Amino acid sequence: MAYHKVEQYEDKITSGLIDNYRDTLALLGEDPDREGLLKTPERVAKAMQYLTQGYQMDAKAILESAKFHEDVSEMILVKDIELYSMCEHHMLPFFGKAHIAYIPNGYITGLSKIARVVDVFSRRLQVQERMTTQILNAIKESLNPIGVAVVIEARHLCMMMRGVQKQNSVTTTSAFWGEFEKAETRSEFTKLISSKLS
Ligand SMILES: Nc1nc2c(ncn2[C@@H]2O[C@H](COP(=O)(O)OP(=O)(O)OP(=O)(O)O)[C@@H](O)[C@H]2O)c(=O)[nH]1
Ligand SMILES: [Zn+2]
Repeated sequence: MAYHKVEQYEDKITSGLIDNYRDTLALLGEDPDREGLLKTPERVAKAMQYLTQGYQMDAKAILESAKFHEDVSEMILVKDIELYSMCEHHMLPFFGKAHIAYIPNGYITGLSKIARVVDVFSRRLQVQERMTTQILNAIKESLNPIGVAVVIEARHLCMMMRGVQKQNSVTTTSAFWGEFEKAETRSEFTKLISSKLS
């Protein structure tokens, strides 16, 4: 019964989006009834719902779904996690990679869960700085580690295909907590994220 209700709700949202994108096409001077555009409002609605599905996801539940007791005291780093998000100012994509490390305090999580947390916060309308902090906080609160570090490097299409039109700028944001606030630990992390697999 509850499931049925959710389905109906989602359908209402999808059909609202479809109507909106049909209007958008017309306002942009297009003919929403020409053959190539007939299904476009539906495709865009579904794409936007996919790209913002992070609002319905729970980062802590994901991290805790594969939380294991383990006496590891060394840094665990998952780097080069690709991400695609959309800036909340222009709703244009920004994309790049995240590097995430933590030092456990009795508990580790599944490695894929770290990458999934990136999807939880990137599949929303975002600013890169907030996404960086949200990822850090989710790991901190779920695993109670000794330290967490998050670095994100991204290119913003709103700065490339419009506006200031800079094609090569990369924005780096970072958040460090606990042990990573110490220069020595932070520098080990920085060294590891710049090393390449041979
Ligand atoms: N801090 C931050 N700014 C962002 C991010 N994504 C986009 N922006 C910026 O958001 C700002 C919005 O500025 P406005 O002046 O209101 O918008 P605008 O007139 O379209 O600005 P221009 O892009 O400079 O043409 C721009 O400077 C964007 O570069 C992000 O993730 N973090
Ligand atoms: Zn933007």
